[in-house]
Amino acid sequence: MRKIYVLDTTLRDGEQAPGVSLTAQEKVEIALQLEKLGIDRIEAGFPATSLGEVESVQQVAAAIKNATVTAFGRCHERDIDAIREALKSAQDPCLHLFLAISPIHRKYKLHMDKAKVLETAAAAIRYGRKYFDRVEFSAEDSSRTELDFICEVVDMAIKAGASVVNLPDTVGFAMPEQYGNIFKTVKETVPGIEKIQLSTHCHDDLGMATANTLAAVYNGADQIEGTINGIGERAGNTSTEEVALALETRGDYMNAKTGLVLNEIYRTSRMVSKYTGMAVPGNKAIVGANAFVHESGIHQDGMLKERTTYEIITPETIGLKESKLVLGKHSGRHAFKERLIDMGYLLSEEELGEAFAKFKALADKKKNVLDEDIHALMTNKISPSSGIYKLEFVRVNYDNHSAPTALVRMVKGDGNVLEQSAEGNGSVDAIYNAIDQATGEQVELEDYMIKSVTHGKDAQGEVHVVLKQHEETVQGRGMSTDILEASAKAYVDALNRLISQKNRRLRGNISIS
Ligand SMILES: CC(=O)SCCNC(=O)CCNC(=O)[C@H](O)C(C)(C)COP(=O)(O)OP(=O)(O)OC[C@H]1O[C@@H](n2cnc3c(N)ncnc32)[C@H](O)[C@@H]1OP(=O)(O)O
Ligand SMILES: CC(C)C(=O)C(=O)O
Ligand SMILES: [Mg+2]
Repeated sequence: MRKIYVLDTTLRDGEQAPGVSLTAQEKVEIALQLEKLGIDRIEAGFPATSLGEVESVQQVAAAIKNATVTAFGRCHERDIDAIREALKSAQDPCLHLFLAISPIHRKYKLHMDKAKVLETAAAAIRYGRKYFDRVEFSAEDSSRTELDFICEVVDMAIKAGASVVNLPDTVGFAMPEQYGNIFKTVKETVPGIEKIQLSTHCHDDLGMATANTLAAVYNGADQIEGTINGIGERAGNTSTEEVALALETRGDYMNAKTGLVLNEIYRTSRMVSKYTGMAVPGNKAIVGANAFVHESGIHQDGMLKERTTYEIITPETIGLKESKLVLGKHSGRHAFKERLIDMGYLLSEEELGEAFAKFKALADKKKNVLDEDIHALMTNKISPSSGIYKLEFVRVNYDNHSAPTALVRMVKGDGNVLEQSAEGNGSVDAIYNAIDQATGEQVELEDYMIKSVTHGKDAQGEVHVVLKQHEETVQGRGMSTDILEASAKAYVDALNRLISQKNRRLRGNISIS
């Protein structure tokens, strides 16, 4: 497998997204998270922008120990000097310079002919090499440039001392086949190409940033450039996470992979969204809120039978806990039945048919059908047993000379009645021992809290417990005017949640809500 290097430019091109401006502290926190994610090269900013930007890049450079830190600038000595200042404490610095090379940019923006472009870039790379071992040169707007001139530019950059040459699709204009062909041609024709790494940097103006990036990788690019959540100038950049997951999922096809720590992706995405103020669209690939949520009956049925029917990536891969099946208008009988079991309703086929018809009628009127709606639906007609166990009664024998004993009676979702008595070190302990013996569950009581939620002699007490079983931790709550009853209710509530979670795990981390 070919290793593909990742330069993440969330802190530079990502920050160019309209309305985004990161403080130095925010840049440092994001950079540290990018380092955890295994990014090879973190682009920290464009120091010539302002003194504040120099300061931010300096702080990122000082904080990062396990990645290269790059900073970006024009082919001007003053931009390079600002970058020198900004990267002076970086452990592994890289200078990143750019100059546009396309006919449009040459004529209208730079007022330079081809010779002047080559000369300006070469002089800047040489100047940069006096201070940096590694220089990346980006030939801005490559995808709208004559192919033979791209090759001349790459040749110039190699001779001037660049170690990475980037051929950006600056305005998201390229078609995958055309963009791939640029890399293929450069690889095949430029002498000394093996001395440098070729890089790809795409924008999403036509929604093809990831496709174009992959086309470049397929045709020999060694490095991809992207941003988290795909943020950036105009329609944004290639999403770093999309490329990493595409290569991971279709490694068979591409024979190339990044070294990213994939289960840090979700955390990184949410941190970037929080600090930039840019919400992640629900349908965004990989990190959108709906990326692992299944709504329609046929899909939910497939998921319950075998999740690979409708999931090509598991949520765990990117650091999420579980897939979700949401109940709504498009849900089918299988998912509805599973949710009922989770909630403790065991119905006959006839009852299920009746409940399902009501559920569909409700879903026609309501976007999402919540647990409360299902409870309400069930309590109307079919006698429910809320939760998996329902506490019927608790009796405690207590005197200050002998160990207290408790008798509990519970009804299971399937209607079975369980009755058990046990001793304990105190009244609550006796109740919990009786419940453990009745259910056969082996749990540890991690925490127990009691508080009064109303005033007076008949105050309502609320008990909060935390139970642990193996690596699973659950919380439960119970309220009553009697603290022993509240304690028993909280314990049963926590047990029901634990059993629900176990059921869910048995189905392969798919939760239905
Ligand atoms: C594709 C990209 O993402 S490019 C990066 C975009 N990022 C930024 O622009 C960072 C923020 N920018 C800024 O703060 C400012 O634009 C600065 C400080 C960089 C420059 O500001 P100013 O000196 O006022 O120039 P201004 O931005 O108005 O114009 C850009 C100038 O740089 C020139 N220029 C553009 N690219 C390059 C380059 N790669 N190398 C040399 N000169 C360049 C332009 O032709 C123009 O020159 P002119 O004044 O001779 O016409
Ligand atoms: C890498 C630089 C030049 C860039 O951001 C672009 O071309 O989009
Ligand atoms: Mg860009």
